[in-house]
Amino acid sequence: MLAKVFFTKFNMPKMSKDEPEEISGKILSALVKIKAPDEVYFKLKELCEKGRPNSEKIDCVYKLMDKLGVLPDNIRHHDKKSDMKAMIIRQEGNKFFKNAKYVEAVVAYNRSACYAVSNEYISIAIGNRSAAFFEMKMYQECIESIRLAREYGYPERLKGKLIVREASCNEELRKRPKIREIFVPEIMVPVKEEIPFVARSLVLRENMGFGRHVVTEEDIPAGTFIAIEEPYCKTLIDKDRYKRCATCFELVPDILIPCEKCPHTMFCSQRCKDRAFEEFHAVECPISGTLFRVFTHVHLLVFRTVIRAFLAFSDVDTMAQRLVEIEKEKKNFFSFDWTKDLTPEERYTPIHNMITNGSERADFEMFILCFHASLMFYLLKEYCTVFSQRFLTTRKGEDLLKNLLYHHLRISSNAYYQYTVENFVNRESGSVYFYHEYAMAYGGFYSLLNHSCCPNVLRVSIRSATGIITVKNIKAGEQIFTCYEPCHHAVEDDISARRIKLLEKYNFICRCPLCAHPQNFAKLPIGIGHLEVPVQPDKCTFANAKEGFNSAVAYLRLCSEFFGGHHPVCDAEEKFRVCLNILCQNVTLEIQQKNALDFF
Ligand SMILES: C[S@@+](CC[C@H](N)C(=O)[O-])C[C@H]1O[C@@H](n2cnc3c(N)ncnc32)[C@H](O)[C@@H]1O
Repeated sequence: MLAKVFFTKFNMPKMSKDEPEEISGKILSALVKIKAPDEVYFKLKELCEKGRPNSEKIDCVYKLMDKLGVLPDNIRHHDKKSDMKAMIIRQEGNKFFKNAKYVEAVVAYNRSACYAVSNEYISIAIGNRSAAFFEMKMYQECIESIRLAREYGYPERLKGKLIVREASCNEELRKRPKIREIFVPEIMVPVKEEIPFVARSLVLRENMGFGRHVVTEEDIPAGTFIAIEEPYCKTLIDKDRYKRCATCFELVPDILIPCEKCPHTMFCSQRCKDRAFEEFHAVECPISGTLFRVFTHVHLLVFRTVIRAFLAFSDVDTMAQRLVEIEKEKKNFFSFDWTKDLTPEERYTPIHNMITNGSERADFEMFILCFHASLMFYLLKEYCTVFSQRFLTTRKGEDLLKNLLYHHLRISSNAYYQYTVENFVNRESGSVYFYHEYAMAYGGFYSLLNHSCCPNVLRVSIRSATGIITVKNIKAGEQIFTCYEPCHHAVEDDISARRIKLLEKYNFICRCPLCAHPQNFAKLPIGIGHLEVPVQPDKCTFANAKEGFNSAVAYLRLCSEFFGGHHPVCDAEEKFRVCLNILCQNVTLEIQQKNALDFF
């Protein structure tokens, strides 16, 4: 009976509409179906009451899964490169090409290059990629692909095609009227001496109600970048892995080169490839495809963060000792001088000390944590020899890994998405924007910002970095608030729905103006959202990016003054965010293609 209650609570929230169908969900369903025994529940409860380490709880859950034989075979199966598979995928690409689905064709050709074993097959896939770019009128990208195809030894018998295509590209490029301007965000107020990527006026405070939080000591007007942070750890999302570099996340499908070992990872340069192998890929490479299949986006980030944590210390003993000290010292992002060459351990410290949500309970939530931790442990132990031979040769190393996986799973709600503008539709009552998520990240600074349903800053993704820009005029002494949920949640969810979500996911009760006084917001003037902005998402014009930005900001400040600075994200702010993304050219390949087509 207990087990039934225990397992029927299973209702894993999906982080995103595009979350891969994860195997762990299926394993859990299998456990529910066979009515997994009460003994795990009681065992976990007992371990909790005795204050036993999390590694023991993880062992307990793992033993159960092993005993019940619920681990699916495909967790043990890891994709390999094969010219045959590369050819089949290339043919899929050709079909897309014939049907004028060029973005899909580019992705398929990149996948084909990734699966290929021989240089000839890689070069043919990349040569085909150049044809897709040509049709997309992305001539520079076409030329880059032609260059790479040649580098991989494009077959002599086909070379004529490339020569003709390249000449046509050069011809078309000569006709181009002007180079497009891209807006480069920068912090427009004085910055901190020791943290040159954060505004000087921002300070860290701590109290009972808010925990740690960030306050400004000076007025900041709407439309000001107050921080541009490079995340500590980030992972690319499955659907973008054949479009973006796995290290820097640049959307450069025209210059991507495959990892020599696995068929799932691409890089924009040798430098990014070397960095990836140094920071995470040497460990992940043997199971990269499995990781995408088994885990959610957040879990992928947890997995990589733990790998990076281990690589930050010289050995298991030092690490175990330092982690205890790090937890005691409670250093955070503001404790460090970021102009110095910080050690990997120092860079990791603010991430390790991110807030933990929820309390220690022997309930379903804990079972889920143990379950994911044990899957991660199993993969690292069984298949990642680079990792296991260095760190998992003793019981101490294994337990440290289990405990750290558990710790990071518990703090994983600090993760956030990097996104790009995908599309927008005009509705009579306003515009609806769609964002395309391409990565998950942790940032030491961003993880100190609290939530409000009436946020005064928005997060903007700038390739691999995260920009934080004010969208309201903020007065000295006020706290900086971001919105953890999609910004329209204030409109779509009523107060009780918001309260449940925030409580379940982040363990706090929101007391922002909208939650505290919802009646004050019953009559938001609708028209304010429809002021015209100088940059329209559908046109994607950015002839003068700086000017575009300035007019968008002027418009935003008008809104902020009109509302008085404490209102939910309105359409105007959302439009501003879209403008900003377009000005920074943070748009999908589909929009870039459209833009290239509109160019003439
Ligand atoms: C990303 S962290 C923010 C920094 C956090 N306050 C700290 O001390 O590290 C998220 C956590 O902060 C707390 N929090 C966020 N917004 C809050 C709010 N408006 N009121 C109270 N607590 C909040 C919750 O515990 C939440 O899980």
